[in-house]
Formats: sequence, structure tokens, C-alpha cells
Amino acid sequence: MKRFPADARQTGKPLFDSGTSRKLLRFMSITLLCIGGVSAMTTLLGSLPTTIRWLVHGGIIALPLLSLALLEQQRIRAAGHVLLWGCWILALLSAPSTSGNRSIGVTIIPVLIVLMGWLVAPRQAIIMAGTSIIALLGISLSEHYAWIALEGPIPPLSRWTILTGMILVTTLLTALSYRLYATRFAEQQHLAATLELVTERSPIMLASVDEKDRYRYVNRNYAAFHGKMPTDLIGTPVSLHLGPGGAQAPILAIEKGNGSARYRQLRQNVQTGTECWLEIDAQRATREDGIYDGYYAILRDITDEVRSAEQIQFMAYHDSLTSLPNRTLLADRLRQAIVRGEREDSLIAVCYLDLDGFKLLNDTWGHSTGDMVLIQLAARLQECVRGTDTVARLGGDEFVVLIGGIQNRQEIPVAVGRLITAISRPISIHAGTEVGVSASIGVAVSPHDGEDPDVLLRHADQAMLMAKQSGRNRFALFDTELEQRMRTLHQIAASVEKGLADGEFRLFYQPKVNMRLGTVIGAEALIRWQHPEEGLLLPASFLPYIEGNPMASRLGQWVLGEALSQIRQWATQGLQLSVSVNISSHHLQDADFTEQLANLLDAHPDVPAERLEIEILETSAMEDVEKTARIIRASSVLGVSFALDDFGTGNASLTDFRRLPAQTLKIDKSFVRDILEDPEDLAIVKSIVALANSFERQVIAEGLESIAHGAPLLGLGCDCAQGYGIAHPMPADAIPPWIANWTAPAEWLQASR
Ligand SMILES: Nc1nc2c(ncn2[C@@H]2O[C@H](COP(=O)(O)OP(=O)(O)OP(=O)(O)O)[C@@H](O)[C@H]2O)c(=O)[nH]1
Repeated sequence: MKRFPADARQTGKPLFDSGTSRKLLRFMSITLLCIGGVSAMTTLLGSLPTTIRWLVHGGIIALPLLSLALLEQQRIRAAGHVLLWGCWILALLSAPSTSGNRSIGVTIIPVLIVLMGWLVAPRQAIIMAGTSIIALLGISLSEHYAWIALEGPIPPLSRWTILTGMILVTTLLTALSYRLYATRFAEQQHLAATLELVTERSPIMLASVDEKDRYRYVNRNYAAFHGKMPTDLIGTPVSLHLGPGGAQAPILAIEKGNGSARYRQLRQNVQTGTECWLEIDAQRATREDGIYDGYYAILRDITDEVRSAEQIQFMAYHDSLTSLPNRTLLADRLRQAIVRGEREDSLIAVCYLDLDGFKLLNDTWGHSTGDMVLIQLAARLQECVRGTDTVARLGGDEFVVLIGGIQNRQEIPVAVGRLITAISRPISIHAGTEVGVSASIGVAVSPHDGEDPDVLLRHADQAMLMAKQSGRNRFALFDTELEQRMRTLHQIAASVEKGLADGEFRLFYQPKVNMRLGTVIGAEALIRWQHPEEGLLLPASFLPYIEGNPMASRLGQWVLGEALSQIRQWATQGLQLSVSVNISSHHLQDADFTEQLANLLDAHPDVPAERLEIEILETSAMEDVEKTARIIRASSVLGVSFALDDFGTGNASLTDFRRLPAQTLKIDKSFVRDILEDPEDLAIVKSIVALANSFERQVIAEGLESIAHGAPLLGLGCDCAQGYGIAHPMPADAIPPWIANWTAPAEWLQASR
């Protein structure tokens, strides 16, 4: 019978190991065979009835042979049983022939009992001892009442000599057995005590349940888990503490697992009131006869393991800052959404968000404030979508929102509009301080723009870049034309990069003059691309394509450096000329623009910073007046001056204008071109000049197409101009001779008087 662990004290095993048992049994069998041979030739059993005599003779031969055969098959215990029980029966059968229970045969019974304990099992030895007493009692009674009147001849050996020998052997064997039993018992006691110590001290919970589903044994931990003492549980039905379902669970698991089962279960720790994950190892117990005897279970609290596995799992699929799904989980959700969309015949909008100017926010307020903003935005985005939709962070300032269940495309702008509104609400970063954030969003719609997660994400990303390039804080829907355009943009940016590396870019210079004084006041640097196959290209054929691309900033830096080198070169030729350079709004918005400028000026120490002027489009300055003003102020500290290019086209309000510390206004050529015929344009130019005068700014007319255009400008107080009417842009080495030869037309001098 298997019991755990109380029954560990009773092993029921023989004292001898199988090797010793085998040797002993073999020895005994052979000895018995010899005895059998000798006894067959003597008249030892002569007084017995013939049948019993032959039975005893046959037994003495058959038993050892059978035992030896069983030993051959490694069936040691069976061999032991056959031999010992067989000898015992033969001893009893032959007892009457040699004077009943005083016979020599009977004297071997104690020896057999001791051997039974050694070789087969202590329990069998006890049975043999008990039945021996009954059998011997029966023999004594039969002798007394002379039921059996068998009196044979006295055996040739002296009965007393054999008796004494047998008593000595039995005493010796008994003493030996006692020692062996005592040692084994002490070992068992020690093992049981150790087991008890281990089971009670270990964090493991143990329970043994009987065949009627009652606790047979529980250790202290198990009982404590249920808020009880072991004595409160032992003997009570399991269902009383775990409910019928809880009581059935291990039994079902064992049945399913063919005798043993390992499974996990979430259970309430009654003592602490917390929920715990338990790992349960259950094993069916069976009695020796194979009958079900309940089960025992080892339970381990694996809550920490489960929690940390959950944590690791969470970290593998979520962004650590915002706890939003990461790229891996997003791909999975997107796959599921595509399948759901196909099933429900609905659309999925994949919205790719990239915050605008987040680098500057980080640089201005610090990385931890940036983190705070990202966390707040993550929460806002989640508020904008349904529980079935997904908001993921890809890293940096990039998020993706999956919106499913869309029935028609008209719903998309509404949903994306909600995202834009949520993002643009001011975010409080410190007590009383708020920042404004915007995002550019690209939207790809499944199934039209792709049915594969990677393709959809790529298309949404491309659309997002378009939204960025079209001015930020807006969204763009992906379309195939857009993809083509993106590809073209990418190719142009790559060839510009190559052209820059191969030195194919040139700067041309267009003189700027003071018409009233008849002097050259500077030159505007204008980029040209000496393309190896397409010849000299004007900026309109490549600049718009790299707008918003990092290449634009790199090209802008090259222009600034080249212009500074040219100023220095002209100075060495005795020509002190100021140069203005056009800078794109994206380049100006580079977080390190002022730093780039300072580095370039440092690289040209002999060029006075005042000789450099930066022209920015009025329209782009108006996109973020505050930011542009900040950059202008920071760069002006270096000595560089600024001009607002194409002035009059950007609808700058007076407030904006006042906030922008640019020293010069360049009147857009569209107004200058028609001043001779169009009184409205003349009026515009007049008001710009008046505005410049009121705010003490310089003013210069762009696109002066003829000498005739000069006089009205001079009449309005606009003394400076540039344009084809004065000179076309020309290579740098053409500038000195042009200046040397240029004189102001007489009409201008007259108009100036
Ligand atoms: N605070 C914070 N900043 C991050 C984190 N990861 C990336 N960034 C920063 O986020 C900025 C992302 O900048 P970009 O998207 O390249 O540039 P941007 O300034 O947003 O410019 P545009 O996208 O062109 O509008 C970089 O400065 C990164 O250093 C983060 O976990 N926390």
C-alpha cells in the first residue's frame, strides 16, 4: 500500500538486498537438494504413510529446482517464497514421523521464519510464525489424543545433538536479525524524521488524499495556505475546503495524465487573502493489489515565477515608457485586424504619427519632460479610440493607431481629426507651464493600400512624410501616386547627395544695388547644379524635391560655407561684398541651426559675420513666427543679419511682422513686375515701403526687370533693387569685372534728385 509520507516508515522490504538474497537462496536450494537425495536413500520417513512420504520426498527435490529456476529468471522474491514456504510445509508434513512437534524437522521452523524475514519480507515472517504456532499446536494435540498414531524408528542421528545445534543456529540467526532489524528501524526512523522536517520546513505544500477524498495527510504549509492547522484538515473531505470543483480537479487531471499530472491553478491564499498561482504535481496512489487509494499532491507557490514570466512577456511586446504595444505586437494586431476586416467587410485605417519638432522640445525642456509628454500623448491617443483598436509606439516620437470597423472612407478624416485634436491640446509639463505639440499623420487604408502589415505600415509612413513635407500638423492619405512621388523624391535626394559629394553644385551671384547712390550693396547667392548629363539646372528643378529631407539642410550648409569662402576670396581681391543666402524653413528649424552657423563662421575667421545675410521666405517664417523669431534672435547674436524674402506673399500680420527681428524686407517680384501698369501693385509696394520705414527696416525690390522700373521705386522711397534689369545671376569670377564696369543709369540719378 502506498502512503505518503507517514507510511515511509514501513517499507515492507526484506533486510537483504537482492544480490545477497539470490546467493543465499541458491545455497539453500542446493543444500536442500543434497538433503533430498540423502533422505530418499534413508528410512527417515519410513513411518509416514506412503503418499505423504512421496510427497515429502518429491517436495524436497522439486522445491529447490523450482526455486533455482525462478532465480534464473531474476524472480528472487518468488524463489524465496517457494523455497521457504515449501520447506515449512514439508517440515510440518514430516513432523509426525519423527515424534511430532519435538521432531528434528520442526526445529528448522524458527530458522525458516528468520530467513523469511531476511529474504522475502518481514510481514511474511510474522505470518509464518503465527501459522507455525497453530500448526505445531495441532500436531501436539493430535499426539496427545493419539489422532495420529505414527511412530517411526528413531533416526540414526542423536536427536539431542541436532536439537542443540538447531537451537544454537536459531539463537545466532535471531541475534543477527535483531541487529539488522534494529539498524534498519533506526534508519527508517531517521529517514522519517528527516522527511517530516523537510516537508514541514520546505515552502512546498503537501497533501495526501484517501480513496474517499478525505485528507489523509497535509503538511503545515498546506494547512496554512487554507488558513488552518493540519489537524483541522486531516480526515475532512477535500470538497469542504476546495469546493466540489476544486476537489475534482486533481482527480480529473490524474485520470487524464494516466496516473500523474502537473498543472497550474490560480487559488486564493486564505491566510494572506491574496491570489496565488500554484503548480500542482498530483500522483495516483494504489494499494499492492492495484486498488485506487487516493492520491498525493505536491503544491508549489509559483506566483512570483508566473508574475515575472508575465512581466518578461509584457516587456517583449510593449514599450517600456508608455506601456503601449510595441512594433512586434502591433504587427500581430494588424494581422488580426486585417483578417477581421476581411470577415466583416470593413476597412482598417493605419495611422502613422510622428510628432513635429519633438527634438526641439527635448532640447528645450529636457529628455524627462519629453518622456512625460510622450506618456500623456499615449494616454490621449488611447482615449480617442475604441477598446478593439490599437495604439502602439514604434519608438522615439512615432506612434501608430489602428482603427478598425470602418464602413466607408469618409469616416477616416473624422477619426484622424480626433487624433489631431487630442494631440494639439496643450500639455502641462510643470505647474503653470504648458507646451503645444503637433503631429504629422500618414494614413494607409486596408485593403486598398495593402493587405500585408509591412506594406500597410510602409505606406502609412510614406504618407506621414508627405504630411510633414506639406507643412506638418496635418494628415495625408496614402495613394499610389504618392508612392511614386515618394520614390521620385527619394531618387532625387540620392542624386543630390551624390552631386554634392562629386562637387557638381555651384553658386551664382546676382548683384544688389542702391539705385539712388549708384552703388553695389551686395549679391544674392543662388544655387545651380552642373549636372553631368542634364547640364546646368536651376534650383526649381531639384530644391522642391528635397524640401523636408535632411539633404536640404546639408545642401543649405554647403551653400553657407561656399558663400563665406567666396566673401573671403573677393576680399583678397579687394572687393568687400556682402552676400545673402537662401535658407529653407526646414533647415532654419534644425534644432542646431545656430550652432551650425557658429561653426561655419568659426571656420572662416577672417570673414566678418556682418557680411552674411540669411534670407528666409516670409511664408515659411509665418508657419511658426515664435520659433523663427527665436532662431533669428539667437543667430543675430553672431552678427549675421536676416531678410524676409518674397515679402508680401505671406500675409504677415502687423503683430507677426513686429515679432520677427529681420532687418530687411525683400518685396516680392510679383508686385514689382507690374508697378508701371498696375496702380494696385504700386500701392502694395508703397505700403510695404511705408511699413519698412515705420519699423526701421531696410527694403529692397526683387525682380526689377527694366531700368524703367527703378524710377517709380525711387519715387516711393525704395532705393535698393535686384533683378534682370540690373544683372542676371553670374558665376563668382564674373562679379568683380561686372562691378568695376557698372554705373547707375542716368534716369535713376535724375529720379533721385
Ligand atoms: N524624451 C524622449 N525623446 C526621445 C525618445 N526616443 C527618441 N527621442 C527623441 O525624439 C526625437 C525625434 O526626433 P525626430 O522625429 O527625428 O525629429 P523632430 O524634431 O520630431 O522633427 P520632425 O519629425 O521632422 O518634425 C529625437 O530627438 C530623439 O532623441 C524617448 O524615449 N524619450
